[in-house]
Amino acid sequence: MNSGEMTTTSDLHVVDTRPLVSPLLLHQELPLDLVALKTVADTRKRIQAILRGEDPRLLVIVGPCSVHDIASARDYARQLEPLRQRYAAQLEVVLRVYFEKPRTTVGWKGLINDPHLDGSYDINTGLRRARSLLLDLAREGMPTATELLDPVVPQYIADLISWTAIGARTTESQTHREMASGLSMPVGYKNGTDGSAKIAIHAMQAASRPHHFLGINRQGQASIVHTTGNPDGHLVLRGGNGCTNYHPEAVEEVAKELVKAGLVDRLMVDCSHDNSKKDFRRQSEVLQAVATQVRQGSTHLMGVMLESHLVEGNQKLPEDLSTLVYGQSITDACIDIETTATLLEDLAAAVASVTLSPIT
Ligand SMILES: O=C[C@H](O)[C@H](O)COP(=O)(O)O
Ligand SMILES: C=C(OP(=O)(O)O)C(=O)O
Repeated sequence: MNSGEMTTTSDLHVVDTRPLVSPLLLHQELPLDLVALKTVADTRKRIQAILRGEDPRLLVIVGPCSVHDIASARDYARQLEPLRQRYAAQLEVVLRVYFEKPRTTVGWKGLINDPHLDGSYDINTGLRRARSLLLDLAREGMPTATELLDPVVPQYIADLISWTAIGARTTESQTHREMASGLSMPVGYKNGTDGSAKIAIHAMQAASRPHHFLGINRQGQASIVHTTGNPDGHLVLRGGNGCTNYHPEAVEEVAKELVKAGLVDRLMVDCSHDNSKKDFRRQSEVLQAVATQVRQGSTHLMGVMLESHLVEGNQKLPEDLSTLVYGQSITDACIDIETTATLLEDLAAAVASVTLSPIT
């Protein structure tokens, strides 16, 4: 455009804005009750104890790569519940309920962003469905974990979440570190997509401090947010740049870096992503390697992450939604619930072998 020319609408890159439901309204429609509060508060405390080495069990974040239909997420939770109970003496099993997907380039960005899977971006419905599912799960005693991506979203759902991830694509972002500094649950910071643990270490340092930044309040008004800092951060090793970082040498090396940075040298291994070289079947290999380290008495491992759904593999999001395979991921490929049950048994046995807690 030459100077002096008028700006026309075709020069503008925001074409529309629509009203957003306020956090307060959603909280009033779907209030946190005492039963749900107890699920969340107790689980957060147990995870803190695991992180601090006061509880010898392992934290397991397990569930679909993303939730795209509420019915199959509920079904998955129903099938996970008996496993959660069976291994409770060895494992703190928390359901992975991911509503926001960070994309390498473009793609479906999750249930909050596009709940009807059709490009209608009905974000108000997405937020409502997300809160409603989390509330039902918490009422049933099933604790949940998520990745928080859009810094506005915590106001709508964070009170129902027991553990949060900051993803590999956002761990280096100041905005996300500020957001994490105000979260009231333990937070796992993924290493970067290039495999760098440094950025996650920096994130843990930054997010443990107070911050002052722009956000929204419960009424949905633009606000200046002041936070205390979140002391319950830890590293999540997910591999990167085609390389894995779950083997004992990698864990040892990063544990030393954590100590040097004055941080707790306890970390989680994500069995998926680059650690599985993006082959869902390899999650079993990674988990077995973690179990071996546990049996050998490693004190650095505090948890694992598994991408798991009712049906193994994944599917492309089809144009005709009626052809979707029920219970199969539309983002990263997952192991199925049967394989998941076997892996949880193996991991629990490894923990039992060092803690002498029998599996009942
Ligand atoms: O776990 C999810 C994906 O690995 C992440 O969201 C990136 O997905 P994409 O590379 O398919 O965009
Ligand atoms: C996006 C995810 O992981 P990462 O940030 O490690 O790619 C995920 O766990 O869904």
